[in-house]
Amino acid sequence: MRAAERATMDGGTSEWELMQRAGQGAAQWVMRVAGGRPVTVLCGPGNNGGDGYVIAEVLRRDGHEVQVIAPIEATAKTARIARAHFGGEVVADGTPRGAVVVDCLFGYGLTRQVEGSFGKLLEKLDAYDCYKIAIDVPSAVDSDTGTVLGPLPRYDLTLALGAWKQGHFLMPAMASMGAKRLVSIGLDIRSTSFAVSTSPHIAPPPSDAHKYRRGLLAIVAGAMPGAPMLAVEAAMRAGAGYVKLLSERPHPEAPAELVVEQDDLAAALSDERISALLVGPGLGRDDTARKRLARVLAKRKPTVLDADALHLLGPRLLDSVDVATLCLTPHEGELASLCETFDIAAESKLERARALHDITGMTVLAKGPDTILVSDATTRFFPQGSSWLSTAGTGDVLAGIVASRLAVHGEPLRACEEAVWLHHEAARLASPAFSVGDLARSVKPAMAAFL
Ligand SMILES: NC(=O)C1=CN([C@@H]2O[C@H](COP(=O)(O)OP(=O)(O)OC[C@H]3O[C@@H](n4cnc5c(N)ncnc54)[C@H](O)[C@@H]3O)[C@@H](O)[C@H]2O)[C@@H](O)CC1
Ligand SMILES: Nc1ncnc2c1ncn2[C@@H]1O[C@H](COP(=O)(O)OP(=O)(O)O)[C@@H](O)[C@H]1O
Ligand SMILES: [K+]
Repeated sequence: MRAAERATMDGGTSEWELMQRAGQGAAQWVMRVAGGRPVTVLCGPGNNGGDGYVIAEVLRRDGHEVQVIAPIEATAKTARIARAHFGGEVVADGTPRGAVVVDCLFGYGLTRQVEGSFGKLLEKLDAYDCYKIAIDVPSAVDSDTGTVLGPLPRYDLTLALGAWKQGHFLMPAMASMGAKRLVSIGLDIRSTSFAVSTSPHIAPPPSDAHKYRRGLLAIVAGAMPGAPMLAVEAAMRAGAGYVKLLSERPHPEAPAELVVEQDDLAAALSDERISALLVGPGLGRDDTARKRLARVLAKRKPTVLDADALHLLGPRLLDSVDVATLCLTPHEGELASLCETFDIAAESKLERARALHDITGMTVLAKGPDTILVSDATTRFFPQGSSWLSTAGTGDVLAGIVASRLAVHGEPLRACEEAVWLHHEAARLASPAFSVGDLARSVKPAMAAFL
């Protein structure tokens, strides 16, 4: 964002021009929400406050009743211009009274804990029953990390200015933002190394497809039968032409359409038609499990590593492996354990996921309410999924979907991205209060949304 702003200003557009575009764009949203009701705008000393004065002036000229509260005067140069253009009254110490309150205290310039008069104002806002709009980011949020640095009201709407910031997609900040919308201010933001994932297009099988050409996925089972079976149920509905369970014991609970191969693993893996593998759900963590994992990695096929496989993985196991074909799907606990294994000191989820990718070369899909996907090409963030996903086994379903997509086309980044969207859509279709079995079955109707 900062680089894009600088480039735009170097190209001859002034900061004041950008601020007017931002303020006017945001004011359109505020007016629609307010529908003629009174509005309070909270203005800080920097350019986020400057946006607030522009918004307030647009509203005032449109005949709205506007109250501006600014604990201290504008100090940033462009914010002072905006302040001078505002024709209404500004009070330093007020209580919000509008039906809509617009928070422009701080944006991406927040550098420390919000305290004193600013902190008190945010506490008042938190306690006040009104429609709350955050401009750019909620004011007590670090826009790079999503860390909370002060009183954090729950907003109904957050209007990102010019470009998304990382904090829009990171917990805990993201949970406070309500609906998120982007206000365009004419910046060229195409060349950034991170992007918000957009809904994928999934191609149906080509007319000359057959089951192997569509992709043969082998799911390697271990000590516990339940988890791989959930992955199977999801994988069978996510595109692969053939799903096999490689197990060393019978599975009477398996659905009729599933092929269970009970040969020893080396023999089962010798099938050259296998196009992708999934290992980890229900694998166990003992010596036998480690040997099974090593055999899978020795295949050098596109592979999803989840659950127990993430605890067994270590630098030695990766020695003669083509890491570019591997996807890891850790939740926060598994990510922490991987960081210990690979000696990564980073603290935040984003830094950990990036470091894990940088050190190992594998594609990392760090799950959770704020899912982050890191690969060579890019870091991707996702719109928030249903909180009903917080139930046991949903990770196995996700792993099954990633693996199924990987069996279809063999591209780790694309498989992970498609899988997150399918998982979220399946949860939406199954909501609320679904069981994990419902979720796996909903993968089938979810596919329809992306064809
Ligand atoms: N630069 C540009 O081209 C544009 C910037 N825009 C706006 O400008 C914002 C960034 O503006 P700034 O960089 O001026 O920064 P902010 O307005 O976010 O805040 C920085 C100001 O707040 C003070 N401050 C920081 N943390 C504080 C704390 N905890 N307690 C008290 N004071 C604190 C700083 O000393 C500084 O005066 C964006 O978020 C966006 O809203 C938009 O107008 C679009 C164009
Ligand atoms: N609060 C939440 N909001 C959105 N998605 C969530 C939430 N909690 C969990 N999820 C998703 O649910 C899945 C949980 O996976 P995981 O933790 O591996 O569970 P399990 O090991 O029981 O299968 C992940 O895809 C994660 O992104
Ligand atoms: K703000």
